[in-house]
Amino acid sequence: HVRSFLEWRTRTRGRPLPPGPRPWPIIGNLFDLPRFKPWHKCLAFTEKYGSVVYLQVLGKPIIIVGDPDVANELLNRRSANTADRPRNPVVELSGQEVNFAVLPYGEWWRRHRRAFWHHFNPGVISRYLSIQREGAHKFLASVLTSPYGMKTNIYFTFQSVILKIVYGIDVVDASDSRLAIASAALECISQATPGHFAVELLPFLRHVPAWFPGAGFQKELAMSKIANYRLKNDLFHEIKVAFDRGEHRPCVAANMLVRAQESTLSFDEEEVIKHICVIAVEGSADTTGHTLEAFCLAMALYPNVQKKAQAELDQVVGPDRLPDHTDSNSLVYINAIVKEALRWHVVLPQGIPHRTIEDDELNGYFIPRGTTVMANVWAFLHDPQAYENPFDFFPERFIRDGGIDPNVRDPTDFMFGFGRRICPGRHFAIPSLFINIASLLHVFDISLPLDDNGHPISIEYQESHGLTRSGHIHMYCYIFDFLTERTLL
Ligand code: HEM
Repeated sequence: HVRSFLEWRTRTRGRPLPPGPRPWPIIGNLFDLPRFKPWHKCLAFTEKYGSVVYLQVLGKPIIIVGDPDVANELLNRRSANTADRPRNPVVELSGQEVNFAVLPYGEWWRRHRRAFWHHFNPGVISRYLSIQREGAHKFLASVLTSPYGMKTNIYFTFQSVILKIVYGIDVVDASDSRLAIASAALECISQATPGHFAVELLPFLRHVPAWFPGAGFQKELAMSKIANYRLKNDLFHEIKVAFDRGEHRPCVAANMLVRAQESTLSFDEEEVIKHICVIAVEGSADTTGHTLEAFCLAMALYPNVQKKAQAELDQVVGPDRLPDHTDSNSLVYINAIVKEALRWHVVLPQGIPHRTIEDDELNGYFIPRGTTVMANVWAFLHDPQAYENPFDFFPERFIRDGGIDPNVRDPTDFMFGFGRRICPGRHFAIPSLFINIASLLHVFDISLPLDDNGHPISIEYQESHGLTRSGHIHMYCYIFDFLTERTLL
């Protein structure tokens, strides 16, 4: 004890830890962070203690960053020291090591990141725009034939587009077994999100057999492992067999195989290729899907926004064709809607946690190595100082003199994360949202559902219904019952 006290004194050099709620012995602040919408509680902590709040859970340090400038300093400028991820036994137990978003900072992560960036940097995204556009057209057709299955339509669209880009797979309809493989893995991600299992706090629980009372989580994690394994191997196997037959499907996996063949394909190289494909599927479908769901809800709640967007589409695109990515510069209001949808419903309200590598100092406070860093992105994007009436859906806030106003806080500067770990799929996500939003509004009206007497049923936006672990929307299907075909001019 004396030794660790002296070591601590040497490391801190008298600098205090940041302020925060008083911890309990042993468990620390375990019960200070609720499972349901923790970002609200984090905002309350920021208001009470300041822009950096310190907590510890079972001896593990955590800081909550409640100010965009501090997030910028710590997570962008000092990214070399904050690009690690917290360790978590659930990652291995649920087979999520296939997803490089959870890998620790280091050479293995860097190899994945480099390979991924090669296929998703802004210079190459134009290759995928025609697939995104075709996907949007199929989306419209699916909405027309089954407006009652809107949620299914949305996820079918995003998943089939990414499966085409990554594996060259043409998904014909929702019964395609390859789609089921991707969906199962995505479902498991939301079920097995780290942060909700007792085994994370009490690692010995991993040795308790699944049949033991209270150890049902073992089964849940094992199912996730199988789903991730199938996504990683089954879809890759299909493309690899085709590739070995000399059939070259233009897709990310085949391009990577061609590049790897210039040398011979080692086990590690094959693993990286498989993982890049997995993360593209896992990282893209739900994030963009949830944003599109939120957008649809906003259109039902804010009919004037919808009308204004449609007027812009009528003027720029006209009645004889569908919108294209090349219309983007002229569709300022649609671009503002994309930004507002991302801001209004923040898909990852606290991003993905980072972790510090070395001891550091921030605003005079000591930040120990191994500290988990969580930025309250939701609070940055609902700050009334930056956005008047932040809970309203109001795309006009981003527009000035007929263009996007550079002086308004841009949600995309925060909601894709920070520094070396910033979302490398962001250049793909924005055009994907743009084309689907513009196409849907050009062709359909979205309105509130009607009751049996034909009166609109009033619905309120609630950012989460307490049913998912990461704050996503999983409701609203019923509001989509009332998509109607739009009569173009
Ligand atoms: C609206 C859409 C999206 C949102 C809001 C989003 C958000 C995020 C966030 C917050 C992170 C964590 C960044 C950090 O640690 O600071 C992340 C990581 C990541 N995202 Fe996205 N993302 C979106 C779409 C996509 C798409 C379309 C792809 C793939 C095509 C993708 C691939 C990834 C990958 C590979 C990582 C891991 C990066 C790393 O750990 O190095 N994302 N995303």
